[in-house]
Amino acid sequence: MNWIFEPIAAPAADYYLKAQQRQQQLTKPPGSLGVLEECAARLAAMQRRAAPGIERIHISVFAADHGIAEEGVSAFPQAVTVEMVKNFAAGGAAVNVLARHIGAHFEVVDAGLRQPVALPNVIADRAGAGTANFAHGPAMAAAQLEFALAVGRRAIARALDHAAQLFVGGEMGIANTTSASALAAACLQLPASEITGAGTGLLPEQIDRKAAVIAAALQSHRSRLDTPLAILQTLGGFEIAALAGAYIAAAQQGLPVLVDGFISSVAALLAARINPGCAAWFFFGHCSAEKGHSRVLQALNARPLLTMDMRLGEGSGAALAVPMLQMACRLHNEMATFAEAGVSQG
Ligand SMILES: O=C(O)c1ccc[n+]([C@@H]2O[C@H](COP(=O)([O-])O)[C@@H](O)[C@H]2O)c1
Ligand SMILES: Cc1cc2nc[nH]c2cc1C
Repeated sequence: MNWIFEPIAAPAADYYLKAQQRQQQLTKPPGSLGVLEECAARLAAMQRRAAPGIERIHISVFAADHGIAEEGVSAFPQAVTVEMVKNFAAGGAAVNVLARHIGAHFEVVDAGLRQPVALPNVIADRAGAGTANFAHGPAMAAAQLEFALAVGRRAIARALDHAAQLFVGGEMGIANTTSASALAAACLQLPASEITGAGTGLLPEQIDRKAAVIAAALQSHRSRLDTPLAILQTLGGFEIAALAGAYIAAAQQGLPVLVDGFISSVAALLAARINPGCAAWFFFGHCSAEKGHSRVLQALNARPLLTMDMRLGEGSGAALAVPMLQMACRLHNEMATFAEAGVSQG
């Protein structure tokens, strides 16, 4: 478990400054490329390159089952988690289409489904057979949390084997917005009702019930929720812990991360609470329509690249934002300077 606390180097400040200086020289009013300028400068600092670029992208979707699904907190049956894993393996899910479009390497990881999926292209790296129902007790044992964090670390090792320059994590798990909402409420010390949303599509009165389930669990576990790891063990999911482990391991290896939606951002929040240096390596792809996402982004001081009213998960919102980062790099690298183009400066 000690690896999780190992220090994280900051992106290179000298490359960041150099990149900012170049942005001032490009043929545009200073600052006129907005957030794209910051993205290019941050990537230059992360890659230690004057000319940053993202050609190789690795997408890992972590799937797991949730005991809390028993409480009737999702609009969909729990069987959908396994069914969607088969769909990911067959290439038919939204994230598969986006992965193909951006030319990403895609993998799906069984991080703890109730029943293993015996398909050759599903990576079995199972922390357990689904979490326990956290309405009645802790979601996982300490050893399961440790394993699930390492699932993410192993995904980063595979990404680096493929010489990836960007890591995109995704998740699939029916009822995982209940887990993520409970985690966010515990981390941010907010009432469950301020974070809890529709997930896959609950009606308003069903959302109230979901928030009540979370509020009762937060109350019953309150003495346990004193560290980020204890919060993750008590209320988390195996795919959420795998994402948190992946984000920390990526930052430790100097691999930039593009975070997806609500559940992924809660994993990023936990990662940042466990090992704060990792946050400097995060980009945020989009602001999900899920109610709690903007609060979580705010807590992370994060500015998401896109707002598309998506609420799918799977890494889809992050995959959609990859071309924004790529275009930020190309603008930075390929635009003419005022001197080169003979354009007068203001
Ligand atoms: O990423 C998001 O912002 C997001 C928001 C709502 C739902 N989801 C996806 O929907 C599933 C969880 O929804 P639920 O209602 O079963 O808790 C899970 O598989 C997530 O990938 C994802
Ligand atoms: C069909 C379906 C696809 C998903 N992808 C991520 N979460 C999901 C939830 C459902 C229900």
